[in-house]
Amino acid sequence: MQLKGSDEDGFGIEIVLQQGDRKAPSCVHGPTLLFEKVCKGEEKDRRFYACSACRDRKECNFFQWEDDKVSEARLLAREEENRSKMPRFTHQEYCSRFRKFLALPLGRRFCQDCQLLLLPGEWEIHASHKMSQADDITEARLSRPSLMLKPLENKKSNAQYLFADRSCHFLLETLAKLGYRKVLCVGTPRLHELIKIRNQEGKSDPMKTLLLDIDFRYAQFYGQDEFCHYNMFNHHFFGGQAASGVLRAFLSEEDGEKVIMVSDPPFGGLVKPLAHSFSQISETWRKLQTSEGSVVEMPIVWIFPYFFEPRILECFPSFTMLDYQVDYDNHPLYKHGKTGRKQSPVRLFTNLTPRDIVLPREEGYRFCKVCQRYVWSGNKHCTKCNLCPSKDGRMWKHCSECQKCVKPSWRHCQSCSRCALPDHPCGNSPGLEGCFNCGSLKHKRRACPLKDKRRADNKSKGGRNLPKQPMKSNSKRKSGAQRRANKLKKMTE
Ligand SMILES: C[S@@+](CC[C@H](N)C(=O)[O-])C[C@H]1O[C@@H](n2cnc3c(N)ncnc32)[C@H](O)[C@@H]1O
Ligand SMILES: [Zn+2]
Ligand SMILES: [Zn+2]
Ligand SMILES: [Zn+2]
Ligand SMILES: [Zn+2]
Ligand SMILES: [Zn+2]
Ligand SMILES: [Zn+2]
Repeated sequence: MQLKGSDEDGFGIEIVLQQGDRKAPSCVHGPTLLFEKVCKGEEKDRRFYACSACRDRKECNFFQWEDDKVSEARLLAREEENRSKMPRFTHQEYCSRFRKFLALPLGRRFCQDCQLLLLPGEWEIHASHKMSQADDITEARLSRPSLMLKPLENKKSNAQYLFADRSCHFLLETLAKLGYRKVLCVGTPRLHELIKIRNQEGKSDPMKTLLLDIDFRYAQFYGQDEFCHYNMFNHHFFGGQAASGVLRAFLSEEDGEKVIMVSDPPFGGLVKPLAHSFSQISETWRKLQTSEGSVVEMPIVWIFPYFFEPRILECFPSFTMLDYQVDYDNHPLYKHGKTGRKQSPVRLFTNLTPRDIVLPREEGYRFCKVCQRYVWSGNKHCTKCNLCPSKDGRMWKHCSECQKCVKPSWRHCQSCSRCALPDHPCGNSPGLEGCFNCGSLKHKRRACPLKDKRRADNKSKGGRNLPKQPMKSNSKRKSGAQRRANKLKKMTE
């Protein structure tokens, strides 16, 4: 059976989630994903495999048409290439290096260029590199790798935006108050690190934490039961079954300790594959449940920008988006600047009961009795819509013609019969960019009456008219990521 995603980025690339039988080829980031290229008005509807983790082909250029026959020689070459790109040490090796590192009597060095804790025998080869010196590398420093490692923020796919202290503390305290004693940190290294520090302080009940992240630099600091090298877009454990076993052991609640997952994926990421991976984690958790409890879903907090709400809810209908604005230290658009608080577009999506998550009054949140959840103070309850409507943190206003609340900057346009920005391209009906299949402006591709015919035609032609490499699709994939980035910029429109 195939689960088919809707237009993931609206730019003519659809993602096809595969289940079961067919095995996708692998790049260095594990099994690739199957995409479908759809060009406006053209007869191209051919599927291809591309990297699950990297949205930029400069970072991973894996490409293969679904119907390509790949020779044995090419498969071997690919395997060899994947092997050659693996990290220089195994996790086990990193662990034994770390023990040696901690025992060094004098002179601890961290190579900033190679992002590596060095053992004395290696100092010479790194002599010309930029180095942190002994005094800097205290135990306290080593317990905060997220401060030591350079955030991978230039890379679109990694986009390592780290929680500001107050958001990280808020998350941790909220989970602790709700009684969670195990936190599965998926792409949240700073939360993982804060939990460990809190445990060391010994002031409160200890919490267990397991970090799953694609950034293998963290393997230098954490044991094999604390960190797994993991790709959240294809649920791939680089450490194989031993590593997925670590997750299983963590998820079992035999000891009565409640587990919750918190994930903060890169914002350029595709929702469908993420949801698919999170469902697999949740399913693993469910199977490990011993008591026939009433809770059927694993508790999850998914941190993502507010404008992904429809897509996330499409995948997880039981989720609610909370008003809490997540702050980052190194986000290009959101920092605590000198000019005061800018609003962050990033929110919590969760299947926890919204009223249980108490948002801090001192940061400007209040409780709405009607909605039974904490909301941003500027989010005024609308009696006509019967909800607190604001998504972006501004005060929305009710439009009686549209019969719903809209952004404050929007005006009702008579010719479009809807609210829009005052300088909108007037006359275009909402959402009708047209059909990628036949070019008609009357419907979307999904509803195209010619869709199946085109595909059948394509197959019978054996795809002869297709380009060797999806040049357009590549630029479109880029523009998809670009568009998501632009959305972040546009949040104050
Ligand atoms: C937006 S940052 C979130 C960091 C979080 N705010 C924190 O402070 O702990 C995204 C995180 O996901 C990780 N990441 C990026 N791509 C990933 C992938 N394909 N699989 C797993 N982790 C990934 C990054 O290394 C990074 O730690
Ligand atoms: Zn890849
Ligand atoms: Zn170096
Ligand atoms: Zn309300
Ligand atoms: Zn309203
Ligand atoms: Zn209106
Ligand atoms: Zn108009």
